[in-house]
Amino acid sequence: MERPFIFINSAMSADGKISTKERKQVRISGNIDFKRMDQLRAGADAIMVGIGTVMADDPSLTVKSPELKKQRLEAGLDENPARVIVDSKARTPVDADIFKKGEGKRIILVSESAPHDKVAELKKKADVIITGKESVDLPAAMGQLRENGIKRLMVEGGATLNWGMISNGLVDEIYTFVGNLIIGGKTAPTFVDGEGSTEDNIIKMELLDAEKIEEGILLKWKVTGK
Ligand SMILES: NC(=O)C1=CN([C@@H]2O[C@H](COP(=O)(O)OP(=O)(O)OC[C@H]3O[C@@H](n4cnc5c(N)ncnc54)[C@H](O)[C@@H]3O)[C@@H](O)[C@H]2O)C=CC1
Ligand SMILES: Nc1nc(O)c(N)c(N[C@@H]2O[C@H](COP(=O)(O)O)[C@@H](O)[C@H]2O)n1
Repeated sequence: MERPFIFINSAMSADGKISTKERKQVRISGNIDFKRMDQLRAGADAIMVGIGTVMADDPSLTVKSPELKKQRLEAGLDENPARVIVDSKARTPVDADIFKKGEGKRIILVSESAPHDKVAELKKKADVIITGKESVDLPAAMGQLRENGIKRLMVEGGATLNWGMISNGLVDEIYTFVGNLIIGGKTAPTFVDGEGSTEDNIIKMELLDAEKIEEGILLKWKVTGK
């Protein structure tokens, strides 16, 4: 099944953490990197996060720059790309910022095990795509997003979804901004958590670019496979 071009953009500390052990969002990127992230958002057809990120950060995932929003409107697009949540059990709060802020489509990916009454509530606010029995079948869901016209998908984490996407061979490129912070803590989320690889199953990448930005470094990777 055809799928979108998929890339992950993430900001991590020098020790690979993407938030604190309390799962509190940390400002890792500086202003220049946030602008770069905004440009990536504006150039995508959809932005996707896991339910863990929605519960922890309550992000809006909107395009912030008025100029970029104007350019999207002039191109005949919605002001914001579609916002997608991977949410097997339909736990997305109906008052999440993703619903309250900005124009544009919302898509919730749920599994067959999601409670029917909550799915019905979410359907009033978003398109709901059902795949997988207990948890979302990510390859099938990516195929359905492509069928819904999404050709370029930006994934913004978190750690568990990043593993799900990468381990299923669903990620083409990865952009990681490594900031000048050490967060520490063995339970603090890292860029990729989940089950992890075994020695013969490690995921390989090719370095496309490395650029110093303010006090950090932006690394661009192409995922080449196992
Ligand atoms: N610094 C950064 O760039 C970012 C940091 N974060 C941080 O990441 C943390 C959240 O990460 P996590 O707790 O790992 O949550 P997550 O955002 O990765 O969501 C994980 C959830 O996605 C759902 N899911 C459904 N089907 C799945 C599948 N097939 N594979 C994988 N996941 C599936 C599961 O319910 C799972 O618990 C927060 O602390 C947040 O602040 C999040 C995004 C960006
Ligand atoms: N690129 C980047 N740098 C950081 O330092 C960050 N903390 C994040 N966090 C991501 O941005 C989301 C919030 O987006 P809104 O401002 O609500 O639109 C947050 O959930 C993380 O995905 N990213």
